[in-house]
Amino acid sequence: MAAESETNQPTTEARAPSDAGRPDSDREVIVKARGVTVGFGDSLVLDKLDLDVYSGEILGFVGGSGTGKSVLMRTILRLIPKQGGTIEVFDHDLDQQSPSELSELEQRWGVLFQMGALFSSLTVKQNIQVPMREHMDLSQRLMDELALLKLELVGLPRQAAERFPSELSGGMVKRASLARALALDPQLVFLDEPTSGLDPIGAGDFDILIRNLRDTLGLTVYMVTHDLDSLHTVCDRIAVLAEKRVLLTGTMDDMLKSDHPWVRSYFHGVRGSRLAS
Ligand SMILES: Nc1ncnc2c1ncn2[C@@H]1O[C@H](COP(=O)(O)OP(=O)(O)OP(=O)(O)O)[C@@H](O)[C@H]1O
Repeated sequence: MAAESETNQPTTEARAPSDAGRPDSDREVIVKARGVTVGFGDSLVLDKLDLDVYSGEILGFVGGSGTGKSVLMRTILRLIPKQGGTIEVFDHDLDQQSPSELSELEQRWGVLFQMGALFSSLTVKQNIQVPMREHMDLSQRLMDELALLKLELVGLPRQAAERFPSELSGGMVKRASLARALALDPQLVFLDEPTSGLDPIGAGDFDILIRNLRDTLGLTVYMVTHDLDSLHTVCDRIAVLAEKRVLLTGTMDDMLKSDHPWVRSYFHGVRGSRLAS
């Protein structure tokens, strides 16, 4: 396995999105879920869930294990059917789009799945080029140049381009997956537990990378995470999934003030206690 230190990402100070201080009602909503209901067989996982994701923010999505965080993300991505409700992305109701309109919308978002989900038989460069081949008609030379640009963006060296996923460290796999998620210059990225499996230094570096990309590219980031450090250092807002819906949204301060038992035990538990101090 290669070492995480093979990455070469720059670091900058956090910068809040330009409209972070504005009242929520004035902010541009990029993802709008209303009354979303999803279940499997007889059991409902999400019941009339509402959620807004604002332009330019990093939203951290938390909840107990098995509460439906991944199910919601997959439902927004149309990988799981819903039984009720509406989901609008970029002001478009996803249920009302033709296949070609959906394809156009899909090009405006990128996804980093929990385990990276790179194709093991393809090199990193070829993995990054998968969405380009699917949605664009570019010469191989241009795709090669673009792939190297994406690698640079996520702090991977050029040599990583020709490697297979099995030849990368865990942190490099995450970065390569992020490079693929950024292949089509999306405005919105979905990250499913991006720092899981990374050591604290690698996780901290990845958090900084996400924040830098948001700042430089103006991305909107929807991040499912269990990582309290990520929530504390990079997320502008946190949404808590409990009781089959979004129970609470707000800043870390709002979380620390909440009286809800799960929120209290999560943010004031042994791991969270230092956040409150
Ligand atoms: N395709 C599926 N078929 C049946 N049940 C499913 C399916 N996908 C998810 N579930 C169930 O939905 C519930 C929520 O799962 P989900 O993976 O969204 O949880 P999560 O909040 O992301 O958990 P974790 O934090 O552990 O990753 C679980 O009970 C899971 O077993």
